[in-house]
Amino acid sequence: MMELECVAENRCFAGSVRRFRHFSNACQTPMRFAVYLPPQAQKERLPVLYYLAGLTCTEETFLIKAGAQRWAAELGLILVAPDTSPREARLPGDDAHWDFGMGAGFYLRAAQAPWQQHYQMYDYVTEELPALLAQEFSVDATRASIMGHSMGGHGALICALREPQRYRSVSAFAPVSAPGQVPWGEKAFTGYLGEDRQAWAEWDASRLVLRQRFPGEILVDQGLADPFLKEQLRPEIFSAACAEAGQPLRYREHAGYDHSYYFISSFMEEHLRHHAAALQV
Ligand SMILES: N[C@@H](CCC(=O)N[C@@H](CSC=O)C(=O)NCC(=O)O)C(=O)O
Repeated sequence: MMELECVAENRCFAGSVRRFRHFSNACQTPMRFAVYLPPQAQKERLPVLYYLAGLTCTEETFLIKAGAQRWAAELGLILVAPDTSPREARLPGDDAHWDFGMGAGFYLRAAQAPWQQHYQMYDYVTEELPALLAQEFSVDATRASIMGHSMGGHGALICALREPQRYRSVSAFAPVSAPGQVPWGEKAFTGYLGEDRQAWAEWDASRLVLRQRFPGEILVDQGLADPFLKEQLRPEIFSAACAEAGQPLRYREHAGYDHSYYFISSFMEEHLRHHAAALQV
């Protein structure tokens, strides 16, 4: 078995951004993730905030582009960003599409061949990575929250709705929150899960919330100049499902903002403060 290999380290706001490679038992291939350790991590165990990135991103995208480290250093939060799919174990056609396969793992448990061999991102993110962090870093494993963007917003919502006991809070930027009813999600779910749409409900935030609420307010920010808004994101479906379920949702729309990290970085401080309040830091 491969040890945790540090492949890069950069000082940042008096803490450090580190990138790691390790063998994943869940995905049965080496995986990568990035961590931001604020300066307080040298002295005490800190809560952890997971960030799940979107289509085409790597473990590095969030820490380069979102500007979260400044607030994490102030608030004493460890940030963790996993890669968006397996990459080293190659599967036929895995790089043929930017919205399916490599860089597009959709944070679920693939059930269809050949993807089920390695695309077990849900177990990787919710179980294997937290256990590894608790073992290797000064993490308070009892205090975790989760956030994400687009495909990663979908990931954050399904992790929190499926296993609310694992997370104190959840937030998303422009999430794919009704994947069973939009082209990105239909393509990914057909490929990873198969044609049976009943099985898709397990991985669709707009259907999960009707079965189990998250015990806290979900924060969602959406730019109104987002080119994916009407076809791929369709936040009105998730908002309606939350209303039907009685799920507290703080859904905010922002005129002029698009789908990019310029949008994400503009509201990152508010998301980190939302999580810090739940994590009591
Ligand atoms: N095909 C394009 C667009 C890919 C893109 O917009 N990816 C978003 C996430 S979309 C939903 O999950 C993203 O976060 N991109 C990274 C970035 O730095 O903006 C392409 O390949 O660029």
